[in-house]
Amino acid sequence: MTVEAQPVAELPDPADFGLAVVPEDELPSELLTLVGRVHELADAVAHTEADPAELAEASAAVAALTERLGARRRDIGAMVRRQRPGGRTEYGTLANIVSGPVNPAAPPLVLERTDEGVRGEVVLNGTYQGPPGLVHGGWLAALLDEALGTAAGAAGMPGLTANLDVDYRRPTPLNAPLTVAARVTGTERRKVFVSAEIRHNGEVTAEGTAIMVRIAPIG
Ligand SMILES: CCCCC/C=C\C/C=C\C/C=C\C/C=C\CCCC(=O)SCCNC(=O)CCNC(=O)[C@H](O)C(C)(C)COP(=O)(O)OP(=O)(O)OC[C@H]1O[C@@H](n2cnc3c(N)ncnc32)[C@H](O)[C@@H]1OP(=O)(O)O
Repeated sequence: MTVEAQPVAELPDPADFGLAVVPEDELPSELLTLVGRVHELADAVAHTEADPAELAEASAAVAALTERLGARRRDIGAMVRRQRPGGRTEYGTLANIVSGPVNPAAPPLVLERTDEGVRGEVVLNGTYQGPPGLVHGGWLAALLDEALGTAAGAAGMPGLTANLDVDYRRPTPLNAPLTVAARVTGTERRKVFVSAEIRHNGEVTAEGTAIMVRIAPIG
């Protein structure tokens, strides 16, 4: 296996993969506010003890909004382009379930580059529950997968997860700050080896490794 220092590389342009690209600063602030409110709505719905009449009223209001907003839909697969300090450009999937800024189901996890790889902080509300009061293990795997993929992408080697191994070390609490960090540990042909962990109060609650397989632009 070739182990390289974190390569400093420009990201490939998603347009070369045939994907639509939306500049982050062109996302209406009203959309981002709505996304946050719907995120909170899901948690409120998941835990409400409102009476049936109130629930029926809320249900009708939500159905009307769904019809209204669904009338003009963006194509699936759009990417968001972010300009970072120092002139660096980064891309992410706009409606990514873990980190997409317009996906109300996303926590969202915001990952920043570090000297080592990528790192982010996140709080998972009650909608991410698995065992009582704890984060669902599948969601921990999703957080790790996202960080692992982003670390490979940030190193200029975006790809798809071919293999993901997760170890759950301690229960991960809901509604508590978690840190997620990932880095590239090696490369071999198209394979990018990555490792990541989730911490609460400095203690690792889940960790994982993955093999990302680099993908080639179209044409
Ligand atoms: C998509 C990016 C678009 C471009 C955008 C540009 C910039 C964006 C920048 C950043 C983006 C950043 C972040 C993205 C963040 C998170 C993403 C989350 C990750 C996911 O959520 S992703 C969804 C789940 N994921 C899949 O949906 C994959 C389904 N799958 C396949 O699509 C194929 O399976 C594929 C492509 C993986 C390989 O297929 P293939 O035909 O291209 O290549 P092949 O089979 O020849 O394998 C080549 C070498 O990998 C080894 N290998 C293969 N499979 C292995 C396994 N399971 N275990 C161990 N090694 C394995 C072989 O042994 C060989 O190794 P060797 O070189 O030693 O022979």
